[in-house]
Amino acid sequence: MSHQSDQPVRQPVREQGQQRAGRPESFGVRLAAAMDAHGPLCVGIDPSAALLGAWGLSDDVSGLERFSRTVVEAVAGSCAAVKPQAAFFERHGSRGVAVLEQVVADARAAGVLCVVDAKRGDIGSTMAAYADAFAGEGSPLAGDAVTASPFLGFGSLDPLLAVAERTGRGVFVLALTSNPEGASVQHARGDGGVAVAAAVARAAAQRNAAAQAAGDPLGSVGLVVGATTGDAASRLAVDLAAVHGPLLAPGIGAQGAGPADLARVFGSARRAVLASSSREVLGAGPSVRALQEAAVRSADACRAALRDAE
Ligand SMILES: O=C(O)c1cc(=O)[nH]c(=O)n1[C@@H]1O[C@H](COP(=O)(O)O)[C@@H](O)[C@H]1O
Repeated sequence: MSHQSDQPVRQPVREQGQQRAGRPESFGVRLAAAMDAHGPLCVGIDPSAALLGAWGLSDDVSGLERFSRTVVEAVAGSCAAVKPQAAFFERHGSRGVAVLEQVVADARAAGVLCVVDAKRGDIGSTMAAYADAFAGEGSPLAGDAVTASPFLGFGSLDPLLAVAERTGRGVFVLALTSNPEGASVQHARGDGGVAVAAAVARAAAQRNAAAQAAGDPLGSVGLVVGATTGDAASRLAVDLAAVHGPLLAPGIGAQGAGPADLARVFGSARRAVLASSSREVLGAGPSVRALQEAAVRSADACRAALRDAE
């Protein structure tokens, strides 16, 4: 594999960022290192009924477990992160959630970062409970990062952001989602004509200011910006480069976007992009080898598209 030689040059992580006293190494610092080592790809773990069937597995907890553990085994070492989508585990009830916990543990053991795609968002006191579940130290559902929805107000996420900072975890906040329906909310303009997505980006940038001042390569408060969103960020003045956090870009493959779209969507912020693909990579299974090759192909293509644009 030719990952390292093609990477944009970054300074070694230790020279860039200083670990804050008494704090674990931050998610942003760990993700930057993982992307340097393996390229900018996150493989989604979306064990839908359709994919379980395509792999010849039953649509039950044993099929779910076989599927998920196979993906982690196949792609750890070939991509920067995995992203289990909680809904596909929750649809199997408490035993499905136990499989999600196992995926989090497997990813940790395999040394691949795990973004739990839970998209939680609620009033502050309830958010504190979500924070315990998805970012609390020792919680079995806490991976390295979690996705969250800011549409109850960005400030409603504060309990989650506080716990995540304390435990060295990351939070990816929805900003410009990959689905066409998202525009009706995210493109709307509020006070002073500022688009909702632009306000979300500003709030994330504020939360990353200390990490930026400390010289960290990335802060730990990221955004979700779909690879399908075309020129929306520039049209809406969503300042992605100012966020100084990782930019999770779903929509590669099954939703119609390709690596070539990344440079157009992200412009000068492209070095912060963590491209995400689920069905396109997972469709290569159940062969471990074919899955690994698909992940490497996708990581190489995303890296080349982001690098060639520089
Ligand atoms: O947060 C996400 O990951 C996410 C945000 C978004 O805007 N769009 C989006 O598709 N996703 C998730 O990314 C995955 C996309 O799957 P594929 O279309 O199969 O690659 C699904 O798990 C979605 O829930």
